[in-house]
Amino acid sequence: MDGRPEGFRSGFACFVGRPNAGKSTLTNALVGSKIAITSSKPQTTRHAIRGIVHRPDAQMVLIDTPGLHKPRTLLGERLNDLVHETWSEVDVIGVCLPADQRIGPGDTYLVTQIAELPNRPKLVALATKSDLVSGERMRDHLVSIQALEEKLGIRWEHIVPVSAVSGEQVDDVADVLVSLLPEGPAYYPDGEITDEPTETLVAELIRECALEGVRDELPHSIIVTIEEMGLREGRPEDKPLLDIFANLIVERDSQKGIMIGHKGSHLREVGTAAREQITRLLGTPVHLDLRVKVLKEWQRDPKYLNRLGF
Ligand SMILES: Nc1nc2c(ncn2[C@@H]2O[C@H](COP(=O)(O)OP(=O)(O)OP(=O)(O)O)[C@@H](O)[C@H]2O)c(=O)[nH]1
Repeated sequence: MDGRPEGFRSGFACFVGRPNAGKSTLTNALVGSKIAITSSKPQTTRHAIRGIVHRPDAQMVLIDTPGLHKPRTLLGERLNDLVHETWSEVDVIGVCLPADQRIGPGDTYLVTQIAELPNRPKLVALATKSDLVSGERMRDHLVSIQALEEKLGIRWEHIVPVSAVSGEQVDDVADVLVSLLPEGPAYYPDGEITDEPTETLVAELIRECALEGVRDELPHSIIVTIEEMGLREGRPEDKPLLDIFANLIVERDSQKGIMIGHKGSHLREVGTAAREQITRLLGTPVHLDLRVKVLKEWQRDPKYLNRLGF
């Protein structure tokens, strides 16, 4: 019907792992474009951002899930529900276990949670950041990963060392994941990299920039909303300008102070960095109007969570 070759595979995959395990970087390496947002700060991935791997023999949709944490607030609980939901919907989960870190309680907690899913997807262990360790350390790491099977009552379909930074074995990861997808038609047209609305990507980029260089307690307390976004009218066709009005929402006045910085210095830096990145992502010059707002205790308030889409 659609001319796809015999045995074409299609399906959904996601990566899980502790914060900073390299999930977003690997997604980008596989998809070949900066769609999922990476940051040196943990826990920046809030929305299920998809990248699509197009191959002659398969189409694989990658879903980026937020990190799983001990739920302390309503937002935390909602995020965890979202994670479980996503896990149950994919065909295969790549569990990222960074080779430069020992396997710890955080990793085993995560895998145990997956093991308890009623509809458990196939599992692949990925020993990420292979460029950072010696061969000897990698061997030990692979042995520890193997040992999780018995310890946690799971089964790895494959265990693959990979470096998203050097590119080593990225293709093998794609091969292995694709081999575990069911046969089926392509769900998305060729060339489509993400179906995430542009506004969400823009909000994620701004959020990433806002978190750069601020303190550790802030990540959970910042939300970015896009109030308005559109091409400015009356511009010459070869000189478009995209107007973006966005709010940085924090929980407390003290956090607003941190966000704005001394005489507005931090907010200015955030604005400049975000503008450059959005321009690069969308290929259009951007005018960015950023405001910091305080929404007290929004993390605990269902009304705001609904409004913000959680
Ligand atoms: N050397 C090296 N660094 C890597 C590799 N993959 C990721 N990193 C770095 O590790 C850090 C975290 O990578 P991310 O891809 O953002 O990790 P993540 O798992 O998506 O993190 P969260 O969104 O916090 O859950 C970044 O500074 C990356 O540059 C790799 O293969 N090699």
